[in-house]
Amino acid sequence: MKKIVLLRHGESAWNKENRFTGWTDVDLTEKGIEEANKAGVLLKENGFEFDKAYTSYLKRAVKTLNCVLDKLDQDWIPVEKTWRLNEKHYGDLQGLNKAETAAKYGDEQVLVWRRSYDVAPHALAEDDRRNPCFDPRYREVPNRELPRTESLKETIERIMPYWECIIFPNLMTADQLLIVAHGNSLRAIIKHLKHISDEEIVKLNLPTAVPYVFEFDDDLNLVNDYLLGDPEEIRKLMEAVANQGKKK
Ligand SMILES: O=C(O)[C@H](O)COP(=O)(O)O
Repeated sequence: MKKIVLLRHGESAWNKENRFTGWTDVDLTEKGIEEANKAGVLLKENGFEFDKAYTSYLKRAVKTLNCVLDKLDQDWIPVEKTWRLNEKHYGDLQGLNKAETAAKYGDEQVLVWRRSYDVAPHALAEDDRRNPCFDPRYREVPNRELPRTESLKETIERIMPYWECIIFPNLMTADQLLIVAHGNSLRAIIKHLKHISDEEIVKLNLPTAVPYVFEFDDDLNLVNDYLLGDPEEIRKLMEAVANQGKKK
């Protein structure tokens, strides 16, 4: 059975402070490092051996991947980083506290910004210093492709060329691939893999550092998928992520 494991990074400083993060490059907290190490141990205990790994240009994902590979004693495997696996760009919400934003605009509006398929938050102004076009790490990306905000739909559109041309074809020769990315960039991939409808995808909340395993037959048809860990604990973690966007 061929496998792709999707892993959201461990807790970041802005997860802890409950702030919209998007393309802001914040670090892992101590707890986030622990979560990442725990995910690595869990993958090892379950016998995973990856052929290759993919991650974003954001340090919370890169550092999570490094912790996982360390625990697997697989630091040596090829790793490819791409801006296309970055988090959904959260536009001018970036930096704002999610519960305070819900208190100001209402839980419903925040749910639309966080989880809807095709509604994006307001864009950053073009001259905002946080516009990715000012960040040297994106200099190889044509300006017209760099977002100043994104809906999930737009996130899917920028991930899919990389998924279709690079990651998925690799599964023809590789047996196990690991992708360490972000809550919404992974929701984009999961929506595609499981053909989740635009309405249903609103309900999917990914907890930090819980491995999500996708199994494929030799013809690369998806045959099974499951989260690794205690189902009740995972259910509570998912619920807590959903509640981050509600007023206190
Ligand atoms: O960018 C963020 O704020 C997080 O990575 C995901 O946040 P969300 O769960 O509010 O979409």
